[in-house]
Amino acid sequence: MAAISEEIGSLNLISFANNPKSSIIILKRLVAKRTKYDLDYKSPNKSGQNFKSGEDMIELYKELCADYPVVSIEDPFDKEDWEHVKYFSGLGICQVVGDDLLMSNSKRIERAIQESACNALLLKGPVTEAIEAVKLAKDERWGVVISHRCGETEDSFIADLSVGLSTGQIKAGAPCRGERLAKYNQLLRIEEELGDQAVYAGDDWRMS
Ligand SMILES: C=C(OP(=O)(O)O)C(=O)O
Repeated sequence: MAAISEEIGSLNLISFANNPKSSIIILKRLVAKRTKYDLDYKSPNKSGQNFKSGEDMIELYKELCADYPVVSIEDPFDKEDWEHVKYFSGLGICQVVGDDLLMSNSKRIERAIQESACNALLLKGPVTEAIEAVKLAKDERWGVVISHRCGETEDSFIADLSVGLSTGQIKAGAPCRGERLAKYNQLLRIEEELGDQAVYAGDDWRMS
């Protein structure tokens, strides 16, 4: 990502928001009942040397955030690994988004609030529950990222919902397929309709 940003001359303009789930497999309670994270799971000849502990993952995320403009990480740990997500979130290095951790579920959100386990909600699920979840998150001054789902269609409703609920952040994937572009195009249409009332969040992207 950094190489591409540099190539198009926009390294200083782009920040990264990562979802490590696609590159890490979580091996639950494999060794001494501790969760392990396999960074090598795509390799056919893996030796097991790249099984990382939660502490190793914290160091890795710290390095990545120091070396690259990473501003947000989603589910940096297994959804039941509260210990490490709490510790990492407490470092205040970047936005820590809860997806599997929270499941847009009010009980899990309340636990995460009490334990300061993350500072942003990935919003999915039925609209009524989503509205409740956004209220809970915003009361805590958390960021809110509205998200697409697996098997998305060209329905662009989440673009309208993100503006309506003022989530400030949307995750609709890289703009490479119709069902993804549909959301970004709808945001552009909304901006056009709002005219002067549309505000570019800029550096306030988390809290706008
Ligand atoms: C596609 C996603 O979610 P889900 O698998 O819950 O639909 C996602 O979080 O990017």
